[in-house]
Amino acid sequence: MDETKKIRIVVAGPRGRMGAETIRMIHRTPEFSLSAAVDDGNDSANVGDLLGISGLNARVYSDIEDCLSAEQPDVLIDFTNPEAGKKNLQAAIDFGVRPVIGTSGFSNEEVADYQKQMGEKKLGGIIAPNFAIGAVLVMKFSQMAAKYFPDVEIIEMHHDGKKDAPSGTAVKTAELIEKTRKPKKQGAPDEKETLQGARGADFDGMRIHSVRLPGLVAHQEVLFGSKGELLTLRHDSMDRASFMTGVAYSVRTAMSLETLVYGLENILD
Ligand SMILES: NC(=O)c1ccc[n+]([C@@H]2O[C@H](COP(=O)([O-])OP(=O)(O)OC[C@H]3O[C@@H](n4cnc5c(N)ncnc54)[C@H](O)[C@@H]3O)[C@@H](O)[C@H]2O)c1
Ligand SMILES: O=C(O)C1=N[C@H](C(=O)O)CCC1
Repeated sequence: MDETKKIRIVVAGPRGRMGAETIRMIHRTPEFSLSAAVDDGNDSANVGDLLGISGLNARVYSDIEDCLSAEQPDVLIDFTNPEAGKKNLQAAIDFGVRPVIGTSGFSNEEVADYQKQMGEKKLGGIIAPNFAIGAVLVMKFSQMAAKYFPDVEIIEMHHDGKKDAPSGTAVKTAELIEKTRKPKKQGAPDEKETLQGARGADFDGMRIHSVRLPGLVAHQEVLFGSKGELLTLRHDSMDRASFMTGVAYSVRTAMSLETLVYGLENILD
């Protein structure tokens, strides 16, 4: 493909589980080109050498502003941590680069602030707590089910390297459920925890439980209980490849957006 027509992408967090998977996806996608990567070290290294990908030549920068000003990419993909992700997203806005953010841990207030800034600049981008299509469908089905089943508990299960809890996916699922569920404080009115945390986190009266275990990747169950019946919606990401369709779709879509979208469900047909 003509190099000048490719979408030029910078990836922040190249040595991480998601960053490395994303770079491999970019490398095998003809319409994408990796301009550079931003790491918290390894300045001036070659990304291909860092990840053991032969034929991949792109520079590593340790400073996001240096990177965006020198490379002027179309898109910044971020899979780092909340602190670095916020810094990188702000730099992308300042340099007019479309952000595609997978990093979890952004508050609704922060998202609203970025949406305001990007709306003013007519800059497109996406923040998605989960790029797996199946996970997004579980969120949408949960929103539908909550209209009829106001008693809900969410169990999210992730690998034990995950730093944030609850997961961004669980929070987004609860936010979507909140739109259709009649407000309700669940469980017995006089229930008591004899071990703190036993009932999980409280989100608008529904409970979120976080499991962290080696062997897991990313999994979520949404349980709806009613008289004599239980509805369970479950999604499993067994491999980080599960996120790549959504990441690639977000990159392509960001090119024609003029605002920041929060959640993949808002751009899926
Ligand atoms: N949206 C999704 O579908 C999705 C899927 C998986 C993970 N995530 C989220 O993505 C984030 C990363 O997950 P992971 O499993 O890849 O984590 P990870 O710990 O494997 O990788 C994070 C990487 O970021 C790097 N880093 C830290 N500070 C940096 C900085 N200032 N600049 C550049 N790089 C920096 C670290 O060195 C590390 O290599 C987490 O917030 C996670 O919740 C989202
Ligand atoms: O591995 C992680 O970390 C994941 N985090 C996302 C979240 O916080 O929802 C979802 C996918 C995997």
